[in-house]
Parts: sequence; structure tokens; C-alpha cells
Amino acid sequence: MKWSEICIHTTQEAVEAITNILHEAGSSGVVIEDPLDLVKDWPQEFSEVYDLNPSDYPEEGVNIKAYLPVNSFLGETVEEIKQSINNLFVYDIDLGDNTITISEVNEEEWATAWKKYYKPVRLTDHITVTPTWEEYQPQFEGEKIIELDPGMAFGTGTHPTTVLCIQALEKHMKDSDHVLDVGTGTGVLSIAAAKLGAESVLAVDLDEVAVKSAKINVKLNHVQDKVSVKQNNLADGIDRQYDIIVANLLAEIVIRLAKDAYDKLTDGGILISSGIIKQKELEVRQCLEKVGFTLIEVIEQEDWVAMIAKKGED
Ligand SMILES: C[S@@+](CC[C@H](N)C(=O)[O-])C[C@H]1O[C@@H](n2cnc3c(N)ncnc32)[C@H](O)[C@@H]1O
Repeated sequence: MKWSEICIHTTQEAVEAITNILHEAGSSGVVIEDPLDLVKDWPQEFSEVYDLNPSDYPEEGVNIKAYLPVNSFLGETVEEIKQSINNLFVYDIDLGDNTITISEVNEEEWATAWKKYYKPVRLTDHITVTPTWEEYQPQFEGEKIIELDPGMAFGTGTHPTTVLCIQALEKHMKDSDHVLDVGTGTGVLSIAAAKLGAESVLAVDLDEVAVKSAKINVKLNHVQDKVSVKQNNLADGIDRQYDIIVANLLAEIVIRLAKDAYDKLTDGGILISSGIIKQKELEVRQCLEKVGFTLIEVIEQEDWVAMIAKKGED
């Protein structure tokens, strides 16, 4: 397996929180390079001599290094890590200059390195996702194929959080439903919804790169008659109601969206929320119930949970 090194330059204060984020993102080991270690009195047990090289350490602040497997969703994992770290501002944690570098393969190569690991994948009974550069012929009648060129946006379709959303869309969405996709990334969930029979889909993302990518992918999949894409913060300013809201965000952002999602669903409408790491399941569940949702299903893949919740009684 190939590994990529991610290095975050930050402060002492942020070490614990960032280490947690890296573990949650699937890193098995974390190295902390703290210049304070150079001046610390190390115990000289069993004749062990600590011979630290100052050139391995930053002059100020702390380097946290972690190793991630190079796979088709490496880009997404790095994006998740960046987002989770940026979210620490909310908790008043000083992040210092918060520079993030990727090495082993240089950043430019890294941006495309994952491409060779990205192959057509069957995600559900009906949906297969394939990168645009692969030749893929349908394998069975009724197979719906999503072609994607993710560029630098999140959403190859293969990430567990995305797969859970597509499975939930396939199960809970009815033909003629109107769908809102919050945090669309490459547009993968909107395209899936359109191909599964949605009447209309509005795809929103805060990130301009994602909005561009989603617009390209929507056209590539010939669903532009059903799917519109716009830059937007969560569901702010959206003034109509939807039958389904799908939101593959992080737990903290799902919590921020919950009340607004409830208001913007029709009675009996369904919220599919994903991007929830297992440890945060209870927190999100309590928040959804507090705003009035009835939880109807919780599905899991690896360390990730998606919650399907209904507006009104089950
Ligand atoms: C985990 S990715 C999901 C992408 C895609 N929907 C998928 O399932 O593969 C989350 C996306 O949410 C977007 N996002 C994060 N915060 C947001 C906000 N406040 N408003 C809208 N989009 C946001 C990010 O830019 C990113 O594209």
C-alpha cells in the first residue's frame, strides 16, 4: 500500500484536537514534532540516549504528521481533515498559521495520484460510478451510471459517507420528489437523485471549486434539466420546501443545519444526513430529535454513520 504524509503546522494548544481529527480520518500513527522536546530533560533509562536533531523540528509551533493510505478518496479525506481543523476556530482553539502540506508525492502529483486508484464502482443495486477517463459498459439492464471528474472537489462517489447517502436515496426517495443537496461537492448525490427519478434537484455548496465541478458533472451526466447548482451557505435564503434534503457534511455542520432543514422539508419529508463519525452519533441524534425529527434509520459503513430522519411521526 502506498502512503501519503500530511503535515500540519500548528500550536501546542491544538495538538490534542488535531491528533483526534487525524485518528478519526483513518491515520494509524501520528508524529508530533515539538521544539520543546529539544530542551526537555529526558529520563536516561537503561542507558538510552535521546539524540534529537534540531533540524527535524520547526523553529516555533508544532508539526503534526500523519500517514494516510493513497486510495481513491485520499483527496476527500484530506478535505475532511482541513474542514474539521478549520471548525476548531468555533471552539476558540488557536491554530497558529495552520499550514497543511502533503508529501511523499509532491502536491501537484498528489492531486492526480489518486486517479489510478479510482475505478468504476457499483455503489447500490442500481448505481455505478465511473471516472470519466475509464471505458465502462453497462453490466446489467437498468444500471444507472454516474460519470465523474472530481477535480479537486469532494465526491468521487466511493467515500463511505457518499455511498451511505446514495443507498438512502435509493431506498427513501420517490419519483417526483423535489430534492435539496446541501454540500454537493462534485454533484454526485444530485446526479444520483436525478437518475433515480427525482423531479427536481437544487445542489448547493459554499465552495466555489465544488460549484464549478458540480456544474460540469451535471452536464456530463445530461441531468441539467433537473439539477441546478448554486453557491450557498447551507440552506440560507432558500425559500421553498423539499421532499428530501440530503446533506453529507460533518457532524458539527449537520447540527448547524438541523433546524433549518426541518423548516425546509414538507410534512413527512426526509433528511438524509451523513459525514457523521461514529463517536458523534449520539450528539447528532439528540439534536435531530430536539428540533422535531423522528429518526427512522441509521446506517453505517466503516466508522461512518448516516441518519435518515422524518419530519413528523413515523
Ligand atoms: C463531505 S463533502 C460531500 C460531497 C458530496 N455531497 C458527496 O457526498 O460526496 C461536503 C461538502 O460540503 C461543503 N460544505 C461545507 N460547509 C458548507 C456550508 N456551510 N454550506 C454549503 N456547503 C458546505 C464542502 O465544500 C464539501 O463540498
